[in-house]
Amino acid sequence: MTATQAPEAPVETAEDAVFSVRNLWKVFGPKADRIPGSEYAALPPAELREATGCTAAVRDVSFDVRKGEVFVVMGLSGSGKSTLVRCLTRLIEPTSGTLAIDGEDVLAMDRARLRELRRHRTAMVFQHFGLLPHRTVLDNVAYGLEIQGLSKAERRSRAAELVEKVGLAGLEDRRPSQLSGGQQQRVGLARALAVDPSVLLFDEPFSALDPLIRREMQDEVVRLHREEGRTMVFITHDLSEALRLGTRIALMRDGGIVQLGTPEEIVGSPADDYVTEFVRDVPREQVLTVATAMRPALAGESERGPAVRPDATVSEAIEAVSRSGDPAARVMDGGRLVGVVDHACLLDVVAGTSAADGPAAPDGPREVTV
Ligand SMILES: Nc1ncnc2c1ncn2[C@@H]1O[C@H](COP(=O)(O)OP(=O)(O)OP(=O)(O)O)[C@@H](O)[C@H]1O
Repeated sequence: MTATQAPEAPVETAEDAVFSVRNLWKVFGPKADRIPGSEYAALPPAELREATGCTAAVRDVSFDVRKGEVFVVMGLSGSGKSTLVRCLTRLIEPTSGTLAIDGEDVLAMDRARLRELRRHRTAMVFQHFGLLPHRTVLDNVAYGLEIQGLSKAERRSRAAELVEKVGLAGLEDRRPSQLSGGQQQRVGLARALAVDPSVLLFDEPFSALDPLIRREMQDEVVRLHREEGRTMVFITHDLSEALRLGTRIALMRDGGIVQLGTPEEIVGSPADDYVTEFVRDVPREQVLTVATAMRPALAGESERGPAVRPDATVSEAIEAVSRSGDPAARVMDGGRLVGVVDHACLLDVVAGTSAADGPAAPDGPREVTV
């Protein structure tokens, strides 16, 4: 992603893309629109500010959010996460670039169409839940449906289903002040689901919750995603949250995306020193799969050892090998032997000496197809 890409490059929407973003910039400051494509575009943040008084919060970013994935936007404070996600529904107006939802040009939308985009096609879950204090749990959830013009009976029955779905059955008549932080966040989640959006947008929703509740809410998101396959864009500055939730992770730094890949690609093949440093303390065996760690089976190895799936983590394979007492586990894909992981393969991952450790291959990140 360099500053030399043409800002007006056409959007080629991948077949399964919900959002399609190309060469997107958001520059804050005087005469912001002169920055993209100019000699200033490649300056580091401090120099850009010095020379022009501007901040490039989002810097020439291109990606697709694919249907059904949890697309995590991760980075340290100030890296541009919130600005990027707010640009998706034009809560912040991008400076340049192209942006489409389901193939429709978002930048060409008029006010009515934008309202429709924000109310019906997307829903946002924030850290501060923004619940209506005088309404009950049920009415807070039904509120989104009121805007949609459903009848009262329909609203209440749909809201009751959603309250149950997020684990709040029995608390329908409470007011927000009578709920814990985690419960309030569940109401926020139910309210967002009520409008049945094509994409759920989460802006650091769980960062104010204590670690146990936070974990519970992450499980909730994983469960909802598994059950409904809903497309989600999830902002976090927390690496372990990103690794737990993300189908793919976009790692941001100074407004740009330094790496976009699956958790396994980011941890196993960091794109540069910055990413390497970022993922240094991650327990690799909990992220890397046996498909990455395995070697071809030798004669006689097809008969012995516990069977693991290619998408099992190395940690799971270590447990299987250790329990069975065999020297290796067989990696089985639908009844077919596709490889073997022995002690050396497994230890290499833990020690960080495996082939998966090298930088990303020049032809792009490794796709782990199983
Ligand atoms: N309205 C604004 N005017 C000027 N600069 C802004 C504005 N909003 C954001 N910025 C700057 O843009 C950069 C990216 O900010 P942004 O809030 O998107 O980062 P973030 O990664 O979401 O940070 P955090 O995790 O702290 O919320 C920062 O340098 C910030 O100071």
